[in-house]
Amino acid sequence: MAETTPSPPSAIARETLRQLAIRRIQPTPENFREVYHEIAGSQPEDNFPERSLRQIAAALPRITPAQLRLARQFEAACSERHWQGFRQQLLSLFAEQAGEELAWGTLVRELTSQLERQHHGLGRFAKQEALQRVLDGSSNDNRLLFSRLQGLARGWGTQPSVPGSASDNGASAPAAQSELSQWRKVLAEILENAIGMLLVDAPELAAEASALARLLKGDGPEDPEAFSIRLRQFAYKLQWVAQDQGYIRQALLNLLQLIVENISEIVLEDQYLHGQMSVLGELFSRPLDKPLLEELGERLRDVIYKQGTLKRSLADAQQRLRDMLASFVGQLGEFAESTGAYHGKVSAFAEKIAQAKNLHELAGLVDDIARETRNVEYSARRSHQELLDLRTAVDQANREINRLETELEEASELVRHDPLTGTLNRKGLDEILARESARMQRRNSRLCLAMLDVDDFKKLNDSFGHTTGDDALRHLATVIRDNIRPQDSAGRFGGEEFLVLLPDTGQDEAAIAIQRLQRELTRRIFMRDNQRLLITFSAGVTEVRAGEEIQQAVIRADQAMYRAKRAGKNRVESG
Ligand SMILES: Nc1nc2c(ncn2[C@@H]2O[C@H](COP(=O)(O)OP(=O)(O)OP(=O)(O)O)[C@@H](O)[C@H]2O)c(=O)[nH]1
Repeated sequence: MAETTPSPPSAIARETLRQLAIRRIQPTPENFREVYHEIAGSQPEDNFPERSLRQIAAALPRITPAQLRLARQFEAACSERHWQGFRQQLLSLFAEQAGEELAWGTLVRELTSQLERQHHGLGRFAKQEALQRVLDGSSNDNRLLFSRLQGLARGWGTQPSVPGSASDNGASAPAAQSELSQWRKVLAEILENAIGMLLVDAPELAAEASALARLLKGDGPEDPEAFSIRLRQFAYKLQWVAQDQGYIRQALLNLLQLIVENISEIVLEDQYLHGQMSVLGELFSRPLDKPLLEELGERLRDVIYKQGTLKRSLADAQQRLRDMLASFVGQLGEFAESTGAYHGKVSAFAEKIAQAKNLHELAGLVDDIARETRNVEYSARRSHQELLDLRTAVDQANREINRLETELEEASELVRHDPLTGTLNRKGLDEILARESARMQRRNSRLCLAMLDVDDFKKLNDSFGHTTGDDALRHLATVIRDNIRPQDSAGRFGGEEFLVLLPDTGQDEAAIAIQRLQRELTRRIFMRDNQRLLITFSAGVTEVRAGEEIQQAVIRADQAMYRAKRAGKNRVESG
C-alpha cells in the first residue's frame, strides 16, 4: 500500500487528508501527524518547542563565566531545532558539568588537607597567599583555575611535613580576599574597641591592642607569621590580666565586707573615720594591683582591731579619772564641813571663855577646845593624805591617758593620711614613692615628682591666725586633689609643703600640669570672713631617672622649688 519512492510533502499531506476522510478519523493535528508519517513511511517525531526553549535560554543567568558558558551551550542546543541535536548538546553539557563537579570536590578536599598540614619551611600564611594569588589570577577561566589549584595541591603534597605535628589551631583560612579582609576588620575592631576598653588599668597592653589593630587595617600585616606570634603572645597576656582583674574584684569585695562588718567597732570621731575613709578613697583612685589590695586589707584589719582595743582602754581610764575626781571633790566638801564646824565651835568656845566664872570652868573649856582641835587636825591630816593619794592616782591616770592617746595617734598614723588636709602623710608618701619608683623601673616607664610650697605662709599665719593658715592648707589640698589625674598622688611633705607624684609623665608635661594647678588655685579664691585671700605656691618639678634612689629625685624637686622661690615665687622650675 505505501509507496516506496519519496513523495513531495504536499502530495503526502493531500493523501493524508483523503485517508482521514475515508477512515472517518477526526482531523486533529495529532491524527494528521500520525497518518502523515504512516503514508510517508517515516517515524513520528515530537514537535520541537523552539520558541519556549529560546525564552528559557534568554532567562538563564549570565553573571559568572560558568553561567555564561552554560547559557551559550543551551542556546547552541536550541539552534539545532530538533530534539536529537538538542538532546545531544544537553547530554554532553551535563556530562561535562558532572565530570567537573566530581573533580572540584576532590580538589577542594585535597587543598583543605594540605592547608591544614604543617610543612617544613612552608607556613600557613604563605600557603594562603599562594592560594589567593591563584584565585585572583585565574577566576575567569574555570579550567585554568582547576589545573592551577591542582598544581598547588600537588606541590604542597610533595613538601615534607613537620613530624608528629597537629594541624594548626587557627581558624580555616577564608578562601576569598574579601572574606579575609572582612575578618581582619572585625578582629581589628575587637582589639581596638572591645578589648582596648577593658584594659584601662593595663595601658601597655591597651597600646599593644591598638598596635595590632593598626597592623590589621589596610592590606593586613606584612609578615603574617610574625603577626600571628605577636597576637598569640597578646592573648596570653590578656588572659593574665583577666585573671588578675577577677582576683582584684574578689579582694575588693572582701575588703568592703570587712569595713562594713567592722565599722560599728570604730568610734566615729572625725579623725578616725576620716582615716578609714581615706584608705578607701585611695583604693578607688589609683590602678589596683594585688599587692596593694593585700597590704590595705592587712593594714585596715590591724587598725580596726587596734583602734577598737585602745578606745575601750581609753574609755576605762577616763571613767577611773572621773571617779577619782568625784571622790576628791567629796573629800574637799567633807573637809570644808569639818573645818566649818570647828570654826563655829571655836566661836562658841570664845563666848564661853568670856563668860567663864572660874578656872575650873576654863580648864574644862580648854579640854574641850583641845579635843576639838585634835579632831580637826586629824581630819585635816587625813584629808591631806587622801588628797595626796588622789593626786598620785590622777597623775597615773593622766599618764595612762597620754600613753593611750599616743598609741591611738600612731594607729591612725598607720592609715597614712594627714588628718588636717586628708592627703597622704609622710609615711603614706614614703610608701607610694617606693611603690611608684619600683613600678617605673619594672615597666621602664616615666615618673615625675613635683614639690609645692605655699608662698609667704608665715605672713598669712601672722596676719590672720593659725586657724586661717590651716584652712588655707586644706583649701590647697582640695584644689590639688580635684585637679590631678586619678593615677597621680599627693601628700603633705612638711608644714606647708606638698609632694605630687605623676606617673607615666615626662618633665615638660609635669611642669604644665603644675602650672595648670597654679592657675586653678588663683581661680578658686580662698575666702576668710568674706575676704578674698590669694594663695600661691612655688614648685619644683623633676623626672625620676632610671636606676636612681627615689630620695635623690625628691631632693632635686626640693632644690628646683627653692630656685622657684628665689626667682620670685608663684612659678614652676624644672630640674
Ligand atoms: N597654720 C599652720 N601653719 C603652719 C603649719 N605648718 C607649718 N606652718 C607655718 O608655716 C610657716 C612657714 O614659714 P616659712 O618657712 O618662713 O615660709 P613662708 O612664710 O611660706 O615663706 P616662703 O616659703 O619663702 O614663701 C611657719 O610659720 C610655720 O609655723 C600648719 O600645719 N598650720
